[in-house]
Amino acid sequence: MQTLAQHLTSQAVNDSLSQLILTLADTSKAISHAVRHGALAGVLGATEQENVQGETQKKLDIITNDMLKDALKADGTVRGLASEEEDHVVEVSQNGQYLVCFDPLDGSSNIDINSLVGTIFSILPATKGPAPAGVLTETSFLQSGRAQLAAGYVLYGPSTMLALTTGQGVQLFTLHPETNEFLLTNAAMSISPDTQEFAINMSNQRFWEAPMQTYIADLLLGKIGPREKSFNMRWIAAMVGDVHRVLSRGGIFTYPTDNKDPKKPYKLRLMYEANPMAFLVEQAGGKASTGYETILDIQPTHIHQRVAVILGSSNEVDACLSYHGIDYSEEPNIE
Ligand SMILES: O=P(O)(O)OC[C@H]1O[C@](O)(COP(=O)(O)O)[C@@H](O)[C@@H]1O
Ligand SMILES: [Mg+2]
Ligand SMILES: [Mg+2]
Repeated sequence: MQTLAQHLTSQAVNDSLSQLILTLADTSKAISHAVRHGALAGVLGATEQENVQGETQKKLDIITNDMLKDALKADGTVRGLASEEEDHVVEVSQNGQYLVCFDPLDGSSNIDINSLVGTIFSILPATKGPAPAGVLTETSFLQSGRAQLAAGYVLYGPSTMLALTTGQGVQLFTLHPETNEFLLTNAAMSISPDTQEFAINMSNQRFWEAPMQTYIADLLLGKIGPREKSFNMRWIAAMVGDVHRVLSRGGIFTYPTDNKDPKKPYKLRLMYEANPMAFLVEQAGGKASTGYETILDIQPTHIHQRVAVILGSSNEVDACLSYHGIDYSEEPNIE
């Protein structure tokens, strides 16, 4: 089986980008180790702190953020980083070629129940940002998802897995527990175009917009509804776990717009969650949209920007999108 390093060479990924990906992978091994020690290492539970988005930080949110930050600072290829757990972008090295955006620990609410969590990362070029050369500002990061050079996630589950794209399909690596080496276990992840499985937090149903209400209602009607087939539902409460399932066996995953808190109509973050996952999903033959716009085409306006997300099996995403853009304000014409 190919190691991650051998795989990057076989894909002719340039030396500096390979080095950065290997640094992220090595750090994720250390994170996997910390996560596995859980209560034994006293790393479970929350802190008294909130992040810039007003969310209480778990101890592991801070520990994993610091681990990634330290590793990226030592790497030498990184110009700057942006993290879900950092208020502002962090300047790293004047000579760095890359910007790294990451969610150090996705699925924080799963930590204390020993369920799936993961790390999500996105690598952008440092030179293409709209800011003047030599100046690193938040604006340098505001590039569309199409500019990503690589993206991936590491899932800390029964086994630790790395899903990676450098724009040449999606490859899956499994961390060998004895040799501590990521080995290629799926050379071409591919999302089936059709599915009978959906993932959504149903408890928010009353807060969704009309298109999502109608779409999900039709899925729930199963064989007797307009879709004429039964659907199964799954919700891991960690995007990284839900997207991994979609990449493994197809499905549709959505965290749609809702009006639960009118000041926060979207949950997932564009730069740390939606963009890297959309890159992986498109590279595996799937689709990723907000309902109205392709995620990778969004021009970001803010590093901590949030968006609605609908991604997965291409025909099912299309089916969901067909409910959008319809005027639901008029009563249906029942003959
Ligand atoms: O609490 P909910 O509504 O189930 O939301 C779960 C969603 O929130 C997230 O956990 C947000 O990510 P963080 O844990 O990194 O804040 C997603 O991974 C997941 O899809
Ligand atoms: Mg997250
Ligand atoms: Mg997180």
